[in-house]
Amino acid sequence: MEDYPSELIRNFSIIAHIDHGKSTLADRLLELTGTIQKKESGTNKQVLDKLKVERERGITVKAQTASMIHSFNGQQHLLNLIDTPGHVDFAWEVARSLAACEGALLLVDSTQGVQAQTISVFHVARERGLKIIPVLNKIDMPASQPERIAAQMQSTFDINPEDILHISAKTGQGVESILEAIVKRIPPPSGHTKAPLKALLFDSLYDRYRGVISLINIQDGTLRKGDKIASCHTRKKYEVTELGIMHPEELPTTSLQSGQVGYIACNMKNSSEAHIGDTLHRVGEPVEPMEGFQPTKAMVYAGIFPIDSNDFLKLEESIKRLTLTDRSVTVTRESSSALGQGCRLGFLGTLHMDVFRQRLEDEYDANVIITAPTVPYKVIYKDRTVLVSNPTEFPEVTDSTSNVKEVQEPIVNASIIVPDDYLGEIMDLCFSHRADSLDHRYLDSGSGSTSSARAIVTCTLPLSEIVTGFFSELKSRSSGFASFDYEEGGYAKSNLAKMVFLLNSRPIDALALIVHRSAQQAIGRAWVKKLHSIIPRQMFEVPIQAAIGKKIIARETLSAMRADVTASLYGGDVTRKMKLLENQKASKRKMKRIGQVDLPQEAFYDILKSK
Ligand SMILES: Nc1nc2c(ncn2[C@@H]2O[C@H](COP(=O)(O)OP(=O)(O)OP(=O)(O)O)[C@@H](O)[C@H]2O)c(=O)[nH]1
Repeated sequence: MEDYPSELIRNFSIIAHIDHGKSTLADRLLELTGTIQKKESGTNKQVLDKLKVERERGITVKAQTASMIHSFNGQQHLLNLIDTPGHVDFAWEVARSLAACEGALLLVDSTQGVQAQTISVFHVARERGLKIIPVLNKIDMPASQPERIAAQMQSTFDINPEDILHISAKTGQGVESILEAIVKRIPPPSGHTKAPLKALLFDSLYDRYRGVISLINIQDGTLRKGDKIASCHTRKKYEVTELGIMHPEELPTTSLQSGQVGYIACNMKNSSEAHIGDTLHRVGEPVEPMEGFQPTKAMVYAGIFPIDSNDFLKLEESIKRLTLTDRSVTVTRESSSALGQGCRLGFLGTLHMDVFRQRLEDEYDANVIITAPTVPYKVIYKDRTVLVSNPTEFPEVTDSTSNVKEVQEPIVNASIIVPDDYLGEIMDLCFSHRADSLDHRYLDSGSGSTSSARAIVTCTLPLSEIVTGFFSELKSRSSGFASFDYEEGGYAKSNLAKMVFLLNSRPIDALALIVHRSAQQAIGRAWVKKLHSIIPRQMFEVPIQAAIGKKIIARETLSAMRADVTASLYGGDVTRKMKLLENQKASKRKMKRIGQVDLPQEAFYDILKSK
């Protein structure tokens, strides 16, 4: 790697709205530079998207990095692509990947134009002072409107249309020009090879055999195998046992030097030792640590329980193993009288939660029940403030004797980009989700008969309103044309209460919810109806109620039935009769008894799976 001084290195990222073609472009770049073999036609699987769930959903969850070698003007350049995920939940991963780059390709689908995330990633990149190369993709498609979208990029980002590259990541058309632009327009990293070692740890992976593998960007100095290094954050010391570049798989090298991006293995046993944003230095040569990163903040919490309570330890073990590769998930134990022993997990967002659940099911074959997601609420008492992320711990604020001063909920600043035709629908949707400071402006004026003008709607929304179903409602009410992005907007006072559901007058803890008082009737009624349709009938009449404090908000009654399992048998076959009774007894054991009501664990699964 000593052949590549800083002047010949370029570190860049591809930033784009979801589905605008980032992974496809990354594959083309790797092929063009000979880093990977061109794939036989027909295989659609992308090289950089490694997780199974990423392939199934076609999204990038975990950022991947690859180095490639490109010859330009007779000189070999080392181009380091730092891939970034493309979903709102993972904004933090985008920011941390960008910290290791000097430039970014801003990729925009020329059939769709600027979308909500195009704007947010653009701002992150600009704030970090990155050189931005604008690229219009999918120009092979008949619906492509490059001139119009170029004008949109000019008005939205102040980008000169002449600087925009026009490509098709699918056919490869124009992709060469990107390699040239990377070398010409993006500045090389500005480190010193001879200076004391200073490396930024920007990502980590977990390898079953070698332990933690850290992805680093060497800002200054040179790192070799066998070097003794230390973390500025933990002060722990390590010896580098292996290092190299991602090409795109790990390729060991003898050294890594300033400006380069690669991986190291250094007998870190536990992935919690690899702090993203940490600065590594040589033992005995301390350096000023680089500005760290925001630690991840869980914004959506849910309880996860095994369907069969005997599987708890297995489930916990699976969760632990998964969090080794995704440390943005927080885990604590929790127990519920209805669902038994489980774990309470904190996620960055709802997609993150879905991805985690799917990985758990795919990779660990776990059958799990997930409780309704909750956001972290602030409960302000006279003498202290408590963050509550589990509805069962939420105080009775309706009780006049309670010493709760106020309750606050997290809010987000949302932006939605939508064609003019759907503006009214989207405004309605926002209002029905308690939007505030609603405003809109136009991004462009449309192009006559073929397409309408596009507006950007901005507002604040309570986070709890967007964790369930908001995104799919947005998509269906705009026929898929609206795009959505948000950033944290702090906390605001809110009129909230805990809703509990009673079965035969006994509360079911796992179903407790925190609701806004304006929606309590509607939510209470809907849930009670749903419980009524799912809970199996019992030998006696069972009231199903929704309550806030002592007040019953909604009620349904489950009528009684007689479950005589032997009724269909006439006459004397005693063994058959005994067997049926035995079966009944055995299946009873798997039931949960709540207020004398028998509930199979599966019923909870049905209740909670569709919100
Ligand atoms: N016709 C055409 N299709 C393209 C082009 N580039 C990408 N696509 C298709 O667009 C879809 C999305 O592309 P991806 O590369 O998966 O998009 P992405 O931006 O990586 O998506 P995330 O990883 O989820 O952020 C895929 O079906 C691609 O085959 C292009 O230039 N032309």
